Amino acid sequence: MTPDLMEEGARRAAAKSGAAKTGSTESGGREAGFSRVHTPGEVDVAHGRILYLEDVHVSFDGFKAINGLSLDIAPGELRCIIGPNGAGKTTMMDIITGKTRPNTGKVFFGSTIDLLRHNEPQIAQLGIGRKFQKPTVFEKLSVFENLELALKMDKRVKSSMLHKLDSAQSDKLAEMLHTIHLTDSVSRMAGNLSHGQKQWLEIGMLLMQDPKLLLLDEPVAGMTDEETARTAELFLTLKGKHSLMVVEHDMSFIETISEIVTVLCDGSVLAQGTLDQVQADERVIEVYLGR
Ligand SMILES: Nc1ncnc2c1ncn2[C@@H]1O[C@H](COP(=O)(O)OP(=O)(O)OP(=O)(O)O)[C@@H](O)[C@H]1O
Repeated sequence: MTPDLMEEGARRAAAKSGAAKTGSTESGGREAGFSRVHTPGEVDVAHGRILYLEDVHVSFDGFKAINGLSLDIAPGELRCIIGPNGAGKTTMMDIITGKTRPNTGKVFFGSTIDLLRHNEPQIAQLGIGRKFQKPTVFEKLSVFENLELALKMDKRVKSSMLHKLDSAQSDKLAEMLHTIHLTDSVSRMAGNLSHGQKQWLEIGMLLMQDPKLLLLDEPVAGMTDEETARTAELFLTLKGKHSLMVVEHDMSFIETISEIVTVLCDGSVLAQGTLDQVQADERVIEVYLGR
């Protein structure tokens, strides 16, 4: 199929699906990223969603940690997730990445990949990356070696650990160093980086594997104000190229990066909208923001 035909097909699908979805989804019928064209071998996002959760339930010994959770994310979207401690944010990420299996519900990557049929390594391979709160880099290796290793660990890239990077890979690595503000630290041992730099390095390592969806758990916790501001810049440059789900408690950071904010509470979506909208929501003020 030619690119023209594919584009035409995507436009038709957009028109058809756009008519059907009149704000009935959790995302309020957003069209963000909808014009992106689906190409063979890619996650099918023709319906405007890269991630789709419907009525998901998880109980731990009878305690309902996730309780009827439904939400969807558009391709290229940067979604912020906030909510009080114990709201189910980590458990939601565990479900998406295959670490925790829900009791019931649907979890789809694009419109065709049922994530509940895949295990953790397969889900990573499909293009869902996850960044835990604590940075995990190879402390005794240099910044360059960490990124190089991440590239070589990408099973989609045909290269062995001993293989030298080709020019495209070298360019990619140089570009990544620039993106994560570590060009000047390329030879430094990762263990000697600041906390914020370690976080950027780990994000860079994930990005080397071209994730389609990146889940980030409290990425700016423990960062200085300057590092937080740089991280916000970084995320804004990633938006559009990747889909991002960011769990954070730092409201000024959320304010800088957010488009749509989802508030989780007691295992389901309490509110969703712009930061202004959710901040004005009485229920959100009650359970999370305080009076
Ligand atoms: N493996 C488990 N066994 C029992 N209970 C669990 C388990 N994992 C999570 N929970 C409980 O489920 C609820 C949701 O936890 P979760 O860690 O997902 O919340 P959270 O929103 O990420 O909180 P925080 O902001 O504190 O990280 C909590 O009450 C937690 O104690």
